[in-house]
Amino acid sequence: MDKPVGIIMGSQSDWPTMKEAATILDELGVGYEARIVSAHRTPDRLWDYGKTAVERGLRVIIAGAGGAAHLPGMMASKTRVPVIGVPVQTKALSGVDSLYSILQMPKGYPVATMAIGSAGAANAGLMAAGILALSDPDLAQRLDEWRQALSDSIPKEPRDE
Ligand SMILES: Nc1c(C(=O)O)ncn1[C@@H]1O[C@H](COP(=O)(O)O)[C@@H](O)[C@H]1O
Repeated sequence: MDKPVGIIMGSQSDWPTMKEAATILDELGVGYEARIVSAHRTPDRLWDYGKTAVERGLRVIIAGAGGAAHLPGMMASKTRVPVIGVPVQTKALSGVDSLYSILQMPKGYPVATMAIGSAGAANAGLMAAGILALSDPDLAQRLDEWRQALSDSIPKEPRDE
Protein backbone atom coordinates (compact mmCIF):
# COMPACT_ATOMS: atom_id res chain seq x y z
CA MET A 1 0.00 0.00 0.00
CA ASP A 2 1.17 3.54 -0.77
CA LYS A 3 1.97 5.66 2.27
CA PRO A 4 0.85 9.18 1.38
CA VAL A 5 0.51 10.31 5.00
CA GLY A 6 3.36 10.88 7.43
CA ILE A 7 2.42 10.92 11.10
CA ILE A 8 5.22 12.48 13.09
CA MET A 9 5.44 13.27 16.79
CA GLY A 10 7.93 14.85 19.15
CA SER A 11 8.16 11.91 21.53
CA GLN A 12 7.10 8.35 22.17
CA SER A 13 4.88 9.83 24.90
CA ASP A 14 2.73 11.46 22.17
CA TRP A 15 1.85 8.12 20.55
CA PRO A 16 -1.29 7.35 22.64
CA THR A 17 -2.70 10.63 21.28
CA MET A 18 -1.35 10.38 17.75
CA LYS A 19 -2.51 6.78 17.47
CA GLU A 20 -6.03 8.20 17.07
CA ALA A 21 -5.00 9.63 13.69
CA ALA A 22 -3.53 6.26 12.72
CA THR A 23 -6.72 4.46 13.75
CA ILE A 24 -8.84 6.68 11.51
CA LEU A 25 -6.47 6.15 8.57
CA ASP A 26 -6.63 2.38 9.17
CA GLU A 27 -10.42 2.52 9.16
CA LEU A 28 -10.39 4.41 5.87
CA GLY A 29 -7.72 2.25 4.23
CA VAL A 30 -5.20 5.09 3.91
CA GLY A 31 -1.51 4.16 4.10
CA TYR A 32 0.76 6.02 6.50
CA GLU A 33 4.08 5.87 8.27
CA ALA A 34 4.60 6.90 11.90
CA ARG A 35 7.89 8.38 13.08
CA ILE A 36 9.33 10.14 16.12
CA VAL A 37 10.87 13.41 14.93
CA SER A 38 11.69 16.27 17.29
CA ALA A 39 12.71 19.78 16.31
CA HIS A 40 14.41 20.07 19.68
CA ARG A 41 15.92 16.64 20.26
CA THR A 42 16.52 15.36 16.72
CA PRO A 43 16.85 18.46 14.50
CA ASP A 44 18.82 16.60 11.82
CA ARG A 45 16.07 14.00 11.58
CA LEU A 46 13.51 16.78 11.18
CA TRP A 47 15.60 18.40 8.45
CA ASP A 48 15.98 15.14 6.49
CA TYR A 49 12.31 14.28 6.86
CA GLY A 50 11.18 17.66 5.53
CA LYS A 51 13.79 17.72 2.77
CA THR A 52 12.79 14.30 1.37
CA ALA A 53 9.02 14.44 2.02
CA VAL A 54 8.00 15.35 -1.55
CA GLU A 55 10.31 12.90 -3.28
CA ARG A 56 9.21 10.09 -0.94
CA GLY A 57 5.60 10.63 -2.05
CA LEU A 58 4.19 12.10 1.15
CA ARG A 59 1.10 14.18 0.37
CA VAL A 60 0.05 15.20 3.88
CA ILE A 61 2.00 15.35 7.15
CA ILE A 62 0.25 15.12 10.52
CA ALA A 63 2.56 16.53 13.19
CA GLY A 64 1.78 16.25 16.91
CA ALA A 65 3.75 17.70 19.79
CA GLY A 66 3.25 18.98 23.32
CA GLY A 67 4.44 21.96 25.33
CA ALA A 68 6.83 24.10 23.30
CA ALA A 69 5.42 22.40 20.22
CA HIS A 70 7.70 23.68 17.47
CA LEU A 71 7.67 20.50 15.39
CA PRO A 72 4.64 21.23 13.15
CA GLY A 73 5.76 24.75 12.32
CA MET A 74 9.36 23.75 11.68
CA MET A 75 8.19 20.95 9.40
CA ALA A 76 5.98 23.43 7.53
CA SER A 77 9.03 25.64 7.06
CA LYS A 78 10.98 22.79 5.48
CA THR A 79 8.42 21.27 3.06
CA ARG A 80 5.49 22.40 0.95
CA VAL A 81 3.65 19.18 1.82
CA PRO A 82 0.60 20.38 3.82
CA VAL A 83 1.13 20.04 7.58
CA ILE A 84 -1.75 19.36 9.97
CA GLY A 85 -0.77 20.21 13.55
CA VAL A 86 -2.04 18.37 16.62
CA PRO A 87 -1.52 20.05 20.02
CA VAL A 88 -0.85 17.25 22.50
CA GLN A 89 -2.38 17.74 25.96
CA THR A 90 0.14 18.60 28.67
CA LYS A 91 0.02 18.31 32.47
CA ALA A 92 1.29 21.78 33.34
CA LEU A 93 -0.85 23.90 31.00
CA SER A 94 -3.47 21.43 29.70
CA GLY A 95 -2.26 21.71 26.11
CA VAL A 96 -2.97 25.42 25.72
CA ASP A 97 0.82 25.81 25.50
CA SER A 98 0.91 23.26 22.66
CA LEU A 99 -2.03 24.92 20.91
CA TYR A 100 -0.55 28.39 20.99
CA SER A 101 2.86 27.09 19.91
CA ILE A 102 1.33 25.56 16.78
CA LEU A 103 -1.44 28.02 15.92
CA GLN A 104 0.12 31.43 15.35
CA MET A 105 2.32 30.75 12.33
CA PRO A 106 3.76 33.70 10.44
CA LYS A 107 2.39 34.47 6.98
CA GLY A 108 3.83 32.14 4.36
CA TYR A 109 4.17 28.93 6.38
CA PRO A 110 0.74 27.64 7.39
CA VAL A 111 -0.07 24.78 9.75
CA ALA A 112 -3.68 23.56 9.78
CA THR A 113 -4.14 23.36 13.55
CA MET A 114 -6.55 20.88 15.13
CA ALA A 115 -8.11 20.82 18.60
CA ILE A 116 -6.08 19.76 21.66
CA GLY A 117 -5.66 16.04 22.33
CA SER A 118 -7.04 12.82 20.92
CA ALA A 119 -10.13 14.35 19.23
CA GLY A 120 -7.76 16.69 17.43
CA ALA A 121 -5.59 13.75 16.37
CA ALA A 122 -8.64 11.84 15.06
CA ASN A 123 -9.76 14.93 13.16
CA ALA A 124 -6.26 15.25 11.71
CA GLY A 125 -6.69 11.75 10.27
CA LEU A 126 -10.05 12.75 8.81
CA MET A 127 -8.63 16.00 7.43
CA ALA A 128 -5.77 14.12 5.76
CA ALA A 129 -8.25 11.63 4.28
CA GLY A 130 -10.43 14.50 3.04
CA ILE A 131 -7.48 16.08 1.25
CA LEU A 132 -6.51 12.78 -0.39
CA ALA A 133 -10.15 12.05 -1.29
CA LEU A 134 -10.16 15.10 -3.58
CA SER A 135 -8.20 13.04 -6.09
CA ASP A 136 -9.29 9.51 -5.08
CA PRO A 137 -12.96 8.66 -5.74
CA ASP A 138 -12.79 5.30 -3.92
CA LEU A 139 -11.47 6.97 -0.79
CA ALA A 140 -14.09 9.70 -1.18
CA GLN A 141 -16.79 7.03 -1.07
CA ARG A 142 -15.27 5.34 1.99
CA LEU A 143 -15.06 8.71 3.75
CA ASP A 144 -18.69 9.51 2.91
CA GLU A 145 -19.74 6.11 4.31
CA TRP A 146 -17.64 6.65 7.45
CA ARG A 147 -19.30 10.02 8.03
CA GLN A 148 -22.77 8.60 7.43
CA ALA A 149 -22.13 5.76 9.90
CA LEU A 150 -21.08 8.27 12.56
CA SER A 151 -24.17 10.34 11.90
CA ASP A 152 -26.40 7.24 12.06
CA SER A 153 -24.90 6.27 15.43
CA ILE A 154 -26.11 9.47 17.13
CA PRO A 155 -29.35 8.77 19.06
CA LYS A 156 -32.32 11.02 18.35
CA GLU A 157 -33.30 11.34 22.01
CA PRO A 158 -31.31 11.43 25.26
CA ARG A 159 -31.68 8.60 27.74
CA ASP A 160 -31.03 8.32 31.48
CA GLU A 161 -27.55 6.86 32.02
N1 LIG B 1 7.28 19.75 21.51
C1 LIG B 1 8.22 18.80 21.38
C2 LIG B 1 9.18 18.70 20.39
C3 LIG B 1 9.29 19.62 19.22
O1 LIG B 1 8.41 20.50 19.06
O2 LIG B 1 10.21 19.45 18.42
N2 LIG B 1 9.95 17.63 20.63
C4 LIG B 1 9.46 17.04 21.73
N3 LIG B 1 8.43 17.75 22.20
C5 LIG B 1 7.48 17.41 23.24
O3 LIG B 1 7.96 17.21 24.52
C6 LIG B 1 6.90 16.55 25.23
C7 LIG B 1 7.48 15.73 26.35
O4 LIG B 1 8.29 14.72 25.81
P1 LIG B 1 8.82 13.53 26.75
O5 LIG B 1 7.59 12.80 27.23
O6 LIG B 1 9.68 12.69 25.84
O7 LIG B 1 9.60 14.19 27.87
C8 LIG B 1 6.15 15.72 24.19
O8 LIG B 1 4.77 16.07 24.19
C9 LIG B 1 6.83 16.11 22.90
O9 LIG B 1 5.94 16.29 21.81
